[in-house]
Amino acid sequence: MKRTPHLLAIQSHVVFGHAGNSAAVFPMQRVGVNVWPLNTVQFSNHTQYGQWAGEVLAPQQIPALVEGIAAIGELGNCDAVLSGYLGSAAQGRAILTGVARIKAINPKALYLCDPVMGHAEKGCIVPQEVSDFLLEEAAAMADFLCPNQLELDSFAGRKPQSLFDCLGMARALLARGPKAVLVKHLDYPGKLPDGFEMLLVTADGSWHLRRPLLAFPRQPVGVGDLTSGLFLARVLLGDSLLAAFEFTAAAVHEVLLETQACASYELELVRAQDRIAHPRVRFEATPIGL
Ligand SMILES: Nc1ncnc2c1ncn2[C@@H]1O[C@H](COP(=O)(O)OP(=O)(O)O)[C@@H](O)[C@H]1O
Ligand SMILES: Cc1ncc(COP(=O)(O)O)c(C=O)c1O
Ligand SMILES: [Mg+2]
Repeated sequence: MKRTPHLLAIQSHVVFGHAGNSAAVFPMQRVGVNVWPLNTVQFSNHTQYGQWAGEVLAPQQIPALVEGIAAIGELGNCDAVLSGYLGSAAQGRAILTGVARIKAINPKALYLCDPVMGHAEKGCIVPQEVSDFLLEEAAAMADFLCPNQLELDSFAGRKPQSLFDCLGMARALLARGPKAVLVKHLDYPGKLPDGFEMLLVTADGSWHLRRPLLAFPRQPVGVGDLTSGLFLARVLLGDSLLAAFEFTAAAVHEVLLETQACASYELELVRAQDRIAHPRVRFEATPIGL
């Protein structure tokens, strides 16, 4: 019997609704991965509501919890680490310590870093020290890096002029260490207005994918976290990077279709669970070169 992969997911938790682990854990479980959620914050709700209650986890708790798992002899079963929103650079460094600890026991373990920097227009911006940490320290240790366009711009220090420019910017990130860069959301001059586009860049090739852009009165939150989580889950389940990319696009689109049909602001993950596991839509990524 094939072993079920185990994944340590270090990101935020919201009590109500879906962002961070609250957007990614259930879908990753639903596709067949054992998830170990380590919540960097516990907030009542995501920050786009403009108000929330809750607390940030003390950075020293991250290595302490990882050591707790080591102490019961289970850390070597960890096949991958996913990190998302960071409250501080100290929290980020604590995650890297945990990743190093896991890789020392299981050298095959993978690390996916979602370099969450927020959106100025969404009112969510991370401190400069977190951006610097993501670029200078986390990127070097990550096997997979999943920026959106704003995060890619921040890494490159400029905005792109074309799709090929985005490709070049993502390729430049590969040189910092990751095996693959998944750009979860492209935006560049000349992009068709009715599409939502993503890019996968690996040492073996690069692929571009377009899916329909759906209309929402308020943009749902947690889509990026869902995207990174499903991509890593499918890689752990044995998909090629390209197959995991295409699956992720389809499953996320299914969630958005269900969310739109319900006129819901929060992602309809429970209602969409069968569509996540078995997407009915399929999007084919096309190779793209410089
Ligand atoms: N097919 C789609 N149609 C409309 N909006 C989408 C679609 N896919 C993603 N979005 C929205 O686009 C925005 C950008 O997503 P992205 O940059 O990938 O992640 P993040 O959720 O980290 O902001 C999000 O607000 C998301 O809700
Ligand atoms: C607590 C929390 N975690 C994570 C996120 C990131 O969500 P997204 O995937 O939309 O970037 C947000 C966005 O507001 C948030 O409030
Ligand atoms: Mg995001």
